[in-house]
Amino acid sequence: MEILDPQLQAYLDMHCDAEPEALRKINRETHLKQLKPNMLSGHYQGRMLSMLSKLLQPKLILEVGSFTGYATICLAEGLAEGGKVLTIEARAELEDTLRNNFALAGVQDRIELHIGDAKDVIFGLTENIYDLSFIDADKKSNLAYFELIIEKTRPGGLIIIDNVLWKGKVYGEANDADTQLFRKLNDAIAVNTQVEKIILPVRDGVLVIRKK
Ligand SMILES: C[S@@+](CC[C@H](N)C(=O)[O-])C[C@H]1O[C@@H](n2cnc3c(N)ncnc32)[C@H](O)[C@@H]1O
Repeated sequence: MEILDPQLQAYLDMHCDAEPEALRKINRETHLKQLKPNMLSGHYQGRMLSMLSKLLQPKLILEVGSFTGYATICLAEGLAEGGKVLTIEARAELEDTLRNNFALAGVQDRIELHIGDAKDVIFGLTENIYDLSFIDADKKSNLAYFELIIEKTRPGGLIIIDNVLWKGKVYGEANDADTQLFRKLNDAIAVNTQVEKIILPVRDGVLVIRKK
């Protein structure tokens, strides 16, 4: 999942803020109990999400793909007074874990969990002018999620999309279907004049998009 040299990553991990205690527990429990635990954002990417959220001080955050709530909690750290995170997860069996994890981090009152398919949920949301969104669910739908969400993002708001370097395959020789999808996404965003954009080589590649 990580494209950076492990020694560099270890150095970066040691020189950012420590992982908060509740997130450390969630990280460990996720690795003990869940299949594909590496789907969670983790320490370094989590601190980056927290930092971006704190810089923006959003009132309304949307997350597509909650998993065990790690990134949800990181994003909630930067919420403005009275703000909240709407997070969407397709797998109903994760609901108890998510609610327990939000309570463990003390953010349960600032998070609204929606269980269901993200596209259906997004269409049904009544509060829908987002300051910050994090797209991190079924990768084939990234462009569709971006197109849905950009319409509901305020000028100056951010959309962050995870895994866009796809283990480095997007700039290599690989030509499988998933790699092609990520190339199509990155190419479409690169020429989109509605937004400013930058890919950060954090973990598996994070695309930060700002609506003009
Ligand atoms: C990579 S994980 C999310 C990790 C989390 N954002 C974090 O950083 O800690 C992706 C999650 O998206 C969920 N998911 C996949 N397809 C979805 C869909 N169509 N609607 C909602 N959630 C979906 C998966 O069940 C999985 O839990």
